[in-house]
Amino acid sequence: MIHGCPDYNISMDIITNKNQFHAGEDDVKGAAVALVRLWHTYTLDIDKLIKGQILDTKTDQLTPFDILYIAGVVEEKGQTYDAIVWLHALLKAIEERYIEEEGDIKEVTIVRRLAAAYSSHGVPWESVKLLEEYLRKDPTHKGVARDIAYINSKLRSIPEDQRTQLLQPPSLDDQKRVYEALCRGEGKRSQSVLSSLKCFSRQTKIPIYRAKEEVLNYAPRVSLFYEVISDSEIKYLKEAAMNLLARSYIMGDDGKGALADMRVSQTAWLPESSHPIVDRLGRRIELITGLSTRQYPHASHSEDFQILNYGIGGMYEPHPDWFGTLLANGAYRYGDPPSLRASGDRLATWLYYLEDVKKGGATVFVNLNVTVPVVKGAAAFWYNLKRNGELDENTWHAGCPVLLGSKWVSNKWIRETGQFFRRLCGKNPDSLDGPL
Ligand SMILES: O=C(O)CCC(=O)C(=O)O
Ligand SMILES: [Fe+2]
Repeated sequence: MIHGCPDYNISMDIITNKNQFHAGEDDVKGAAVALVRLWHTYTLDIDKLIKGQILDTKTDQLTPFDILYIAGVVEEKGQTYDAIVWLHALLKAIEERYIEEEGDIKEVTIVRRLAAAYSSHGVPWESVKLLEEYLRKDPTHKGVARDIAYINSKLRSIPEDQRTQLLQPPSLDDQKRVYEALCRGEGKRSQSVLSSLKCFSRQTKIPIYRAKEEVLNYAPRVSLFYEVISDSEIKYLKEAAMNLLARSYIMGDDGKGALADMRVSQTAWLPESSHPIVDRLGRRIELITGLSTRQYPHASHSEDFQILNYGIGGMYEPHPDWFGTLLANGAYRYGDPPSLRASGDRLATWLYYLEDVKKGGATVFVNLNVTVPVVKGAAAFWYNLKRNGELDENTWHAGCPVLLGSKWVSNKWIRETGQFFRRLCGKNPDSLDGPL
């Protein structure tokens, strides 16, 4: 339940009723990981988060049990630094009395957990310091004295002068650092690049219909098309998807679908033949891009529409959309139905945005420093392959974690088959995409 966020509460009610959903251990763990992810990605103030304050939205305050649980879950995943920060925040909350000790969870419980986390993080001398500090307040505590003796016995093998390493946050790889910065809207682009970008109304295959295009990047071209799906079309897609939603998969190395922590959302698939509205949405993509999305029993030109729903904390970490080497190695079926066999790679991606996200959830291109805002009724479009068919590494992208609200999108992957005379080769491999 989130106060001041009725849309979220309504979506949760619908999903709960439709799916007869009861949270299991994995769901609760997933929620803990998601909360830490949000704190990290959006550099949220941990004290406010504990008090239930996320930006201008108020939710329930976390309990000592919640925080110990969260710290335990992330520690188990190897994020000892995060566990330490959360446990320190809990100690501070109790000290400042905005959180009360709860049942068995007393200050000493937290101090001992924190000491254990310091040791796992490779700085056991910090554990001793912390425990000794507590023992000065409560000199008769036998458990703490025992912990100190135990850690000291381990420390004997480490020379004094090597016990200097300080608590360090883990270093993020470059891609992850850029991803998080772009999600926060901190992507840096030069003034000359920014001033070369433009909005215009683009000619389509029928003279009376022009599409409102904003170019967010040239080479490769990433565009946002405004007002390309209506509210009633959106309503239809969401309702049709609602009963079909299931946890999203990623493509495993063996070409089969796999569950993964890097993609947290729900997916449903709708073929164009399922309803005239879905068909119309496919035709509109053809009209604007000049590509074919036709679907056949064999060798379709595009995949079914994928409807995606991300809840709070849901995201899709950086990835390319192509199959790449899987295809080159001949493993081109990846469990594809006959309609997609021999359809080739994912030449292009069209992404309809079905809802504004209250906070977070942008689509970001990590090698281009581009953040695509989520705008209800708009759609992002880009080619994943260069005009000579090579994979375009610059199209690696991600769906940022949803901080508030929920995110609904629908993508259409347009395959190579059917586009041979629609997207022509350039004069050289790096030729840009001109007007279609
Ligand atoms: O949700 C988004 O913004 C991106 C989705 C995406 O990249 C995908 O489904 O492949
Ligand atoms: Fe993608």
